[in-house]
Amino acid sequence: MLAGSIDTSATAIEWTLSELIKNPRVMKKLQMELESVVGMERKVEESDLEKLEYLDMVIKESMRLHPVAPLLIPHESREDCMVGEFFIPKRSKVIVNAWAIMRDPSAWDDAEKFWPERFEGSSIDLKGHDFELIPFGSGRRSCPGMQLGLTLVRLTVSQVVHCFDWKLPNNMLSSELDMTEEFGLSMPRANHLLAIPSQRLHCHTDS
Ligand code: HEM
Repeated sequence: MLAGSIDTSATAIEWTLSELIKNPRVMKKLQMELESVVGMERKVEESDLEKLEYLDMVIKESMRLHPVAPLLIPHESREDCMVGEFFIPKRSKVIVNAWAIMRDPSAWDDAEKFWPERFEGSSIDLKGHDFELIPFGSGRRSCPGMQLGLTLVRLTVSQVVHCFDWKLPNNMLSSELDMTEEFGLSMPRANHLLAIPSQRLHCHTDS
């Protein structure tokens, strides 16, 4: 199992919030979706999530650029097989570089850019059917906690940006936010995100 299933969701949440703070246009657009679907008198609830299409695109795009498990989990081939032009003998340890696949310029236009709109009208989902987007792996040994993980990420991100506006400390510009990754079995931010909230919802946020 991947190091701490809650850590994986927390890391995905921190990356998504970092991308939103770094891209104020996307943050504003997501806040507008939340305003129109949920309103400003109550918090986002789990039952709202299926109506939040832009939120879904934002989280897909964040998981594409910042997979929590950049090399998935090592797999072993059960039989001899060919992958493209490569022969993989039986019982090889196979490591899939999902990070590189999800930034591959032959699969993605402007691959390095955080651009959730690339998923508009696209059928690419997170279930591992589309091999260019595999933050939860693919096939029989893909992540069994995907639904729980996705719900945690969707609900937390949407509540945090619906309830609060965010700015960086010391008048730092959003473009200056450091996005350095710590590359290993899991891929958290090298330095935790530090940001200052100000309340925007009309109701009490502790209700
Ligand atoms: C956003 C959150 C999460 C992400 C991005 C994530 C991602 C992944 C990835 C990439 C793998 C490896 C798949 C492969 O090698 O093909 C994996 C495996 C696994 N995950 Fe998750 N995960 C998340 C949350 C969770 C949660 C919440 C749980 C449990 C409640 C969980 C339980 C597991 C287990 C048990 C495996 C090993 C499956 C196996 O080897 O058959 N994950 N996860």
